[in-house]
Parts: sequence; C-alpha cells; structure tokens
Amino acid sequence: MEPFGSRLAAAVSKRGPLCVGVDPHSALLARWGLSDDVEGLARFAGTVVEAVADHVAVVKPQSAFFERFGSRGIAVLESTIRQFREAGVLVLLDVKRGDIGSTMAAYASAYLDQSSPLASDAITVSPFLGFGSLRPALDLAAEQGAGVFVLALTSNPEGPAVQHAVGPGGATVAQTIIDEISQVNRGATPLGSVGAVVGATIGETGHDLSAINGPLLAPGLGAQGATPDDLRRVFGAALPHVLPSYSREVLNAGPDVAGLRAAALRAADACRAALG
Ligand SMILES: O=c1ccn([C@@H]2O[C@H](COP(=O)(O)O)[C@@H](O)[C@H]2O)c(=O)[nH]1
Repeated sequence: MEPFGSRLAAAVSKRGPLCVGVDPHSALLARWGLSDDVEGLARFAGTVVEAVADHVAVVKPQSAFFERFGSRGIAVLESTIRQFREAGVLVLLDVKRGDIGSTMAAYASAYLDQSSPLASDAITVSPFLGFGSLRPALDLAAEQGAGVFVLALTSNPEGPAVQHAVGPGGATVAQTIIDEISQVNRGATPLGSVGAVVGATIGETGHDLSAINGPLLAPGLGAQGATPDDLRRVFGAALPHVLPSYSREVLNAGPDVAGLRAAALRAADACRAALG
C-alpha cells in the first residue's frame, strides 16, 4: 500500500480538507430518535456512512462511543470501518493509545496491521509515556502504509498544564513531540505519514509547526467553540498541512442523510476557504 501521507494528500486534493468525526454520543442517538443501545449505534453509524463516505477525505470514528457497548459495539466499529474503507474514504480511528513499547506493539497490531479486524488507515496515539515508546506503532505504520497522529497540543483546556511544561532542554513537552515528528517525516514527499493533533481552540501558543512535514489534525471546531477563522491564527505558515475535524457540529444535522451530507459539505467549503 502507498504511504498514508501520499494517500491523505491525494484524498484531500480530490475531496477537500475535511475530517468528519463519528461520535455516537448518547445525546445524539436520542436527538436522532435512536435507542441508546447497539441497534441505535449501528443505525447511527450506517447513516453517517451513507451520508459522507463518498464526499469527504477522512472520517474519524471515536472508539470510546463504540467501546461503551462492549463486544457488540466493537463489532459495529469493525463493520463501520470496513464500510467506510470500501467506499474509499480514509479512516482515522480515534483511540489515543499509548503504553510501554512491548504493549504498544500489540495496540499497533490491533489497529495498523492491515489484516486485523479493526485495521484502519491511521490512529491517534498518546506520547506521554515518551515519544520513543511509540516506536512499534511508527514502525508498523510505515511497513503497512498506515498513519499515526500523535497528541501534541490538544483542544481541551486541561492540556496546557502538561503540554506547555518546559523540559530539561528548555523546550516545551509539546515542542519536543512536534520536533520528534518532524524528524520522522523528514524527506517524505508529498507528506509524511506521522501527524500531530493540534486543537483549533488553542490560540497562538508560540509553538513552531513549520518543519513538521506531516498532517495536523485540528479538532475543536464547532461544538468546542473554534471556527475556521481561528485556523490561520493557530497554524500560521503550517496552514497547508491542516486537516480540520468536526464531529458534533456536523452530526447534529442528522438523521436526515441529505441534511447530514449538506452540513459536511458546508463545513468542507468553510475550511477550504479558511485554508486558502
Ligand atoms: O485534542 C483533541 C483530540 C481529540 N479530540 C476528539 O475529537 C472529537 C471532537 O468532537 P467535537 O464534537 O467536534 O467536539 C472527539 O472525538 C474528541 O475525543 C478532541 O476533541 N480534542
């Protein structure tokens, strides 16, 4: 398989820079008139597949909302990932895994080995056991043509207390992570396969994203308060690498398939205009 970075660049150039999050909150299931159980979950996910799979570059199922229904929820996640991928949209599974290297290897094989039932195009990972602990995931992703998005500057208000902390070398924790990602992506064309998660909500923090040469997943738009206009302020010169992500803002337009699709296309237009 082609490297994830190349596949992502092609998908964005064809369908525009948008990631739609698939977050079946219980409040959304209720709003859509669905039961808060595995049947409601499957209907919700199937509707999102029908509405957006042919129209956006990337979808981001949030694993937590499937996991809460146990093994049957995971079965819905497996089938949702498969349906999206068969339709040609890239699947970034938001699982935020991170552990010591030997356990990280098992997480990597669960999500990045393309013969696994939960095989995805990319996953989110947490680097807070040390960037080096992610090595098994980075290696397997490279071998399998998959991608990895590393948490760096998250969209939540609690993030800066950890991520802006200054390490022994004088750089913040977040900048150290960003620099490690830049090293891994060095020389890749058109784009490296290791991304960073940088919230659209964070404002100007002074972190240098200019050498990353990889995708910058930007959650926090819509429900968490950020707007496409914030992207320029947060990302500056790194704007061309930004992959804006919306979950609730788009999902609130369901369950009508046409309404949901229209909301996704509106968000894609707004992001395209903001990214220039
Ligand atoms: O920094 C982060 C990292 C991940 N997320 C995830 O993105 C979606 C956001 O949902 P909205 O409904 O668009 O607020 C959700 O799955 C989070 O877990 C994030 O928000 N911030």
